[in-house]
Order: sequence, then C-alpha cells, then structure tokens
Amino acid sequence: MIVCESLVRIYQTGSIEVQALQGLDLAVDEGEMVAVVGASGSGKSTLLSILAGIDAPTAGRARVADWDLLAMSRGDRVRYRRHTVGFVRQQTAANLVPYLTSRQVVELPLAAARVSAKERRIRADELLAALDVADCAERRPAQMSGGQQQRVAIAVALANQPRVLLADEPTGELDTATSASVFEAMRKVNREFGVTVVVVTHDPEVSGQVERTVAIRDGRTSSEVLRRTETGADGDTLVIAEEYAVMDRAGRVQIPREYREALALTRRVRLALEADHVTIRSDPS
Ligand SMILES: Nc1ncnc2c1ncn2[C@@H]1O[C@H](COP(=O)(O)OP(=O)(O)OP(=O)(O)O)[C@@H](O)[C@H]1O
Repeated sequence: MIVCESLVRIYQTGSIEVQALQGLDLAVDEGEMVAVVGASGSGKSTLLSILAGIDAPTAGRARVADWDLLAMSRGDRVRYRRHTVGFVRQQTAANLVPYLTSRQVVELPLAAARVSAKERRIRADELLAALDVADCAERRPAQMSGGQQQRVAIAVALANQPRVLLADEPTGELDTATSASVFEAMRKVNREFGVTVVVVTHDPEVSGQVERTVAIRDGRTSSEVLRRTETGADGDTLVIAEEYAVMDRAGRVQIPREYREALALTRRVRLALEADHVTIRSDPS
C-alpha cells in the first residue's frame, strides 16, 4: 500500500539547507498498522506530510495505493487527499472547527465529495458510533474532552473511506489512560475497516501495541521491531519483540553507535561471508 525508496526531502531556508529525509525506505502492506518512532527532528512529521500529500519529496520514490507522489498534478493532489488518505494531527483543536458540531465536521469532507445530504448524515452517524462518540454528535469541540475530540478527528479522517489513515502524534496532548483509549480506537478501525494505519508517536506504550515499529534516525529508516504473540507452555500469552536493522536496496545497513563504539569500528571494517551469516570486524591496521 505504501512504498518509499531512497526518499529525500531537503528544506531550503535562505542559504541554509536542512536534509529532513536522507534516503528513507519504508514499505507498508495493505491492512497493516505501523508505528513510526524517532527522536525529535528525525523526520517523522516530514514523512507523514509527504504521505498525506501536503508536502512533496525532493527526490526518491514514494507510492501510496496507485499514486506516485512525485508525479502528481495539483488536481491529483486534491483527489488524493480527499479519497486516498485521512490525516489526524496532534493538536486536537487543529483537527476540528470550533463552531461546527461533530456531525457537521464529519459531514464536511463528504460534502466536498458531493455526497447527498441524506447519505452524509447516515455516514457521519455511523462513524461517530464506531468511534464511541455518538453522544457527541451535537457538541462543538469546546464541549468535548481531548480524547473525544481526537475520536471525532479520526471519524473526520475516515469520512471518505480512505485506504490509509495517517496520524501524527494523535495522543501527544492526552494523558496516559485517554491516549490508550484513542489508540485502541485506531486499532479498531484498522481491524474492522481494514484501513492501513501509519501512526507517529513518542509514546513507547503506544508503539508497543502494534505488530511493527519503524524507527527513523537522521531521516533514514534505521531499525524495525516486529512483535508476535505466542502461547507459552503454561498457557500464558507472551509478546515476543525482535529488533531488526533495515537494509536499503543498495545493501547499506546502519550499525548502532553502541556496537561501533564497543568494537572500535570506524571508517573501514572487514566483512566476511560465513555459511549462514556475515561478520563485521574492526580493521586491525
Ligand atoms: N518547513 C521546514 N523548513 C525548514 N526545515 C524544516 C521544515 N520542516 C522541518 N524541518 C526540519 O527538518 C528536520 C525534520 O523535521 P520533522 O518535523 O520531520 O521531525 P520530527 O521527527 O517530526 O520531529 P518532532 O518529533 O520534534 O516533531 C528538522 O531538522 C526540522 O528542523
């Protein structure tokens, strides 16, 4: 559903150039839910803005569903944002409109897509019910909690039945219990509606609940954690998490700093192919 290869985004401010993405690789299957983590400034929001069609990459490849994000006209971009992706921002207020009720704000994207008034009402009520905020249909943002506002924001993002839901720190302004429930709502739409979900988060509690977490370091995908559940001998369910380094198409792998420091691996290293693995040794000279 999503494929990014060697994705680059350079911001130019006067004479200063910032490489926000420096050859990022990412592949997300249809129906998957993936968490994206990384230090502040690592490029998470830049990636999400590109996937949302808000920002354009400088170079590389980026495809979402049938769209090539580097070759879209202005009109394509509008269609893409209206029908293929839904976007939830961190700031609860930025997702909603102060003077519109929840039902009205969910109906807005449907009206833009020329859905009839009757259908709009039915779809808005279905979505608000699916996100457990049916009782907020007549309320404006100021009359709702942060968690309720984010659930309504997810309903807005899903109004036009997008194939991909993108969320940039959707629980960043919420307390732990509320963020767990908003995150659970996202898992529910992923499971029940089959929407592919990419969620940026700082919260390890959140990233620990998805099957795959992608870590971005310096604008590049550096590692992935895959989680699976297994039933132990005593019948208990265990979550097994395994961390993988990510290799790009050219075969490059980033070796974590602590490994490099522990073995004094510097500019030149020796590689050797063994029967079932590759060794990396420091240069004796
Ligand atoms: N519009 C812009 N103009 C110039 N530089 C930018 C712009 N947007 C982002 N950057 C820079 O690009 C880099 C990546 O920023 P980005 O917002 O993607 O990081 P992030 O991982 O989302 O960080 P955070 O977790 O703090 O939100 C940073 O160095 C940032 O200063």
